[in-house]
Amino acid sequence: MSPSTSPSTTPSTTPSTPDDAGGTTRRAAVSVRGLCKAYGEKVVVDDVSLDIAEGEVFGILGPNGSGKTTTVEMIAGVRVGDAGTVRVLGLDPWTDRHQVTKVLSIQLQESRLQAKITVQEAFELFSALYDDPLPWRETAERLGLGEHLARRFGQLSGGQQQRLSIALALLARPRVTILDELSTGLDPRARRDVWQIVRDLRAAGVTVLLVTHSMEEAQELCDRIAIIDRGRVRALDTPEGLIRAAGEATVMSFVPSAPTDLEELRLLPGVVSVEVAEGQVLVSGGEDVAVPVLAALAAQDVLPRRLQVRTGSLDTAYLDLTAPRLEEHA
Ligand SMILES: Nc1ncnc2c1ncn2[C@@H]1O[C@H](COP(=O)(O)OP(=O)(O)OP(=O)(O)O)[C@@H](O)[C@H]1O
Repeated sequence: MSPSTSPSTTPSTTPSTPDDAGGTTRRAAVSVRGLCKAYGEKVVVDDVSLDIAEGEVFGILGPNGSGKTTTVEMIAGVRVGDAGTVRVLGLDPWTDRHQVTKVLSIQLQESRLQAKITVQEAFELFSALYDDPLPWRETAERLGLGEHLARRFGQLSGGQQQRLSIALALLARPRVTILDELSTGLDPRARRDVWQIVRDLRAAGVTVLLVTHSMEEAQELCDRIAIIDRGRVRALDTPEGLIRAAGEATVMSFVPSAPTDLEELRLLPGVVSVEVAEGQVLVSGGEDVAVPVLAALAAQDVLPRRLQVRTGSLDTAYLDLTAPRLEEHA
């Protein structure tokens, strides 16, 4: 496929991705096929394929050194792969780097700004690079940097440096943005603020590729998540799909007010297991398990005291998928 000459023209061969609503499909903003990268003998990205839909917030999760940053740097064209193809809105970032920078921005894990540059100078410098940048003062205020304009980059706290690098990535009004460890080093309020920025980007139709170590962040923000381990995609699904696949959707616990027919609970639709521990009944099952269990208890005239219902989290799915594999060590 020859690269398009304009960022707004996307070849008709651009792959599409399933739409959540089913039926129709959404065009892929980012399409990766068979991507590979090795440093010397060490393969760090190993046959990665992904399609990210326009307007999607797509998460990449994985342990340290699993190849996440290398993958997104190849998507941005900062690095060239050894094999495979990448298309960003139909453009090839390895050969069309200039056109790609007009539609894609990347906030890298480590900022590449010089320590002596002031915040205002950084905003002015980056604004001058783009044809139609966002008004930088507004962006600075929004990211809580308005009062630090005269400070040098090297004097900012880690969280402030992080916010500056996010702000600079957004100045270009990108259609696709890559945020690498978005909230690392941010305090809880600043983290909420940058999460809101991601939601605003999604609402504005921007495609967001989010590299993160935070399960909470991934679960909160992402439409779909790829879990990468040792350079390979181990799972790719919605957060709910990953949790379901890990078999831990919902756990109910309660202390029954009277003897309970546990066998009846075990036979209810969606119930996977019923256990008793220290006077507490633990029922695990699918995400809709709570309603039939409560109805059955009511029919047995049993009150579920100290009732707690926990929905499953991504942690289990992540740990299952990235656990050390004995056969690989062998
Ligand atoms: N320029 C380089 N030269 C040699 N090895 C490299 C280079 N860049 C990265 N690596 C190695 O490639 C592997 C993958 O690195 P990468 O930064 O992509 O991982 P990551 O999943 O983003 O990790 P983290 O979560 O720690 O940021 C690591 O083992 C890293 O040491």
